[in-house]
Amino acid sequence: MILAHRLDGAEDAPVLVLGPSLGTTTDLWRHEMPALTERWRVLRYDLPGHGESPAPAEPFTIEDLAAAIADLLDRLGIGRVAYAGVSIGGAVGTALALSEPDRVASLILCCTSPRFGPPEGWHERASLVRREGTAALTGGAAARWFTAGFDDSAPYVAMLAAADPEGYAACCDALARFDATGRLGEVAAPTLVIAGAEDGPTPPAGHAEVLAAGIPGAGLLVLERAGHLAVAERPGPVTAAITAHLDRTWKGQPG
Ligand SMILES: O=C(O)CC1=CCC(=O)O1
Repeated sequence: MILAHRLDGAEDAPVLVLGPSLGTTTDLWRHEMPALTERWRVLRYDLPGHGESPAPAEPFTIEDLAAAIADLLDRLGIGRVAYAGVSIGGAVGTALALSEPDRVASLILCCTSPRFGPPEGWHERASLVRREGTAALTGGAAARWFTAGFDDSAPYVAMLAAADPEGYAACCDALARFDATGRLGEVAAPTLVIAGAEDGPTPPAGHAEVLAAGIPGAGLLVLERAGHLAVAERPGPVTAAITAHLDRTWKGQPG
């Protein structure tokens, strides 16, 4: 599977991979980029059928997405990385940390989960989008992703509107199958879990709290006045938390 990617920052800087959420693109991280690229070579990727990535030719799992990231890193000649991901992008980070423990030196899981609720709901959403396109979801997206007062939802909803229906639906099917709950104790990377206190799709209780309790030594930061896309809604505190975690946990250059 080929995933489109963008690389920004100094070529000799250590690499930080940023993963997007369902329905969004590399641009989800735009507010964090100026600060993160000061010290990091930032690799952002698009999910299948999102942004610049081609629509998928066949079904895939979250573990397949993690393998695609590992292949991409191999092709680019990149060894150790830090990884931060939102929602499905966080699940990919968890899967990558499990499959490539020597590669993922530091992990940040934003508004994500080891299991995204009952599979039926995801399969129903996949069917809806295959039938009606992502237009069936755009009307409710701002309320699902942000707190009530947030007034800059339009660029993020536009990303969802532009997503390929099959790509979006295949990601839903992958989310339905994902369950890392029983393997959290195997995550070796030093991990920070960031949550939005008002996250509807993945409320801290039952999602971020499970991650933080299950991953050895993980820290948990719950941001007030933040919904599911806290990276868009509260970029200042998110950037500060990511930077502090990387400063604490990154040891040396990529190897
Ligand atoms: O759009 C949503 O429903 C929230 C979400 C769940 C997984 C993901 O990546 O986004």
